[in-house]
Amino acid sequence: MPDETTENKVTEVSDVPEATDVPESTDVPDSTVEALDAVERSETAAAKAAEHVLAAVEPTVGVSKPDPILVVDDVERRFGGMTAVDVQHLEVQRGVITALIGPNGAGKTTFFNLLTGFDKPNQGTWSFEGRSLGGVSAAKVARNGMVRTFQLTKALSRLTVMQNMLLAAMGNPGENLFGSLVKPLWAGTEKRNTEKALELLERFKLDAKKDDFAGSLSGGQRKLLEMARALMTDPTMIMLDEPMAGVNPALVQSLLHHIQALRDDGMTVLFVEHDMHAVRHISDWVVVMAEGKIVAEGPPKSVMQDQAVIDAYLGAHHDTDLGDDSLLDPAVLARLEAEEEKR
Ligand SMILES: Nc1ncnc2c1ncn2[C@@H]1O[C@H](COP(=O)(O)OP(=O)(O)OP(=O)(O)O)[C@@H](O)[C@H]1O
Repeated sequence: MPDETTENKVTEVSDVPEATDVPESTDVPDSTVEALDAVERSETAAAKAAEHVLAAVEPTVGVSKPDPILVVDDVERRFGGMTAVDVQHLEVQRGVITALIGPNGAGKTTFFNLLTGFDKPNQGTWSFEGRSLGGVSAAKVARNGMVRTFQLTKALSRLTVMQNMLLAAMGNPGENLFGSLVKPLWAGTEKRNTEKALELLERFKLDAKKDDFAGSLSGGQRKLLEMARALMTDPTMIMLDEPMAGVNPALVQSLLHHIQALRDDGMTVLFVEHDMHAVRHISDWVVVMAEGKIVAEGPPKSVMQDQAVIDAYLGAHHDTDLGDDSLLDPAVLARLEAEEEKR
C-alpha cells in the first residue's frame, strides 16, 4: 500500500507540452530523428546540476558516484550454461537520468527484472537508499520507492485508463492483478486514489481518455499511461522500459519533456532504450551493457565514441545507428579502418 503521508502528493510540473497525437504546430516531424533534433538538451536547474555533478566523475566502468541511490555488487544471473547478467559494480547517481543501453540480448531487461524483484539472481547484492533489496519481492521494492513501468499487457488493455491507474496504486499491476481488483481491499482508499489519478492523468493529458479502454490508446499515449501509473506510488526512482518504443514522432518531444520533468521534480530516472538519439538528448549518464557485463559508462557525448561500445554494437548489429554520428567521427573512423587493415 502507498505511504499514507505521501499518498495524495502529486508534484506540479510546468512547461510540459501537450501530449496530443497531432500537435497544433504545422511543423510535424517526419521521423523520430527529426523530432529529436528539434529538442534542445534541457537547461533546467536540475539538468545543469546533474551535468555539473557528473562532470567530476571519471567515465570508467564501476566508478563511484558522489551520491549513489542504487549500488549493485557482483550480480549474476545464469540461464542454463549462459550468463545473461554479470555486473561487478554499478552505482546510479541520485537525481539524474541514467540510460541503460546495449545491443539485443545484452542483458538489460534481465538486469531490470533482477533489480525490481521480478527475477532472482544466482548471486549478488544491491542496495537502494542504503537498504538491501536483494531477494526482496517486487511489491516491496515498489513500496521502497523503486518503481518500474510495465508495458500494457493484454489484461491491462481490457481495463480502462482509470482502472489501470487505481490498480497501480495498489502496488505492482504486473504482480497482483486479480487481488487488486477485489473491491473490499481497496474501497477505503479509492476516493483519494481517484483524485490523485485524475491529477496525474491531467498532467499527462490523458484525462479525457480516463474511461476509454487502455488498449484503445495510441503507442505514445500508452507510454504516457505507463509513466502515470508508475507515479501513483510516489517513487523516488523510476525505471522506464523502452519509453520511446512504438511512439509516433509527433509525440516524441512531449515524451522526452515528461521524462526530463521527472528528473526536474527530484526523481532519479533509469531507462532502457534502443533509440540512441533519445538517449543522447535526455540522459545525463549512460551505462552500456554487452553480453551481460557493463562495458562502458559515461556522459552521453563521449560514451558513444568509446571503443568498447562501438565494438559491442558492431559485433551485434552492423547497421546500428549510434545516434551521435559517432561512427563519422574522424578519430573513430581512423580506428575502425586501422582495425580493418589488421584483419
Ligand atoms: N527466461 C529466460 N530463459 C533463458 N534465457 C533467457 C531468459 N531471459 C533472457 N534470456 C537470455 O538472456 C540474454 C539477455 O536477455 P535480455 O532480454 O535481458 O537482453 P536485452 O538486453 O534486454 O535484449 P533486448 O534489447 O533485445 O530486449 C539473452 O541471451 C536471452 O536470450
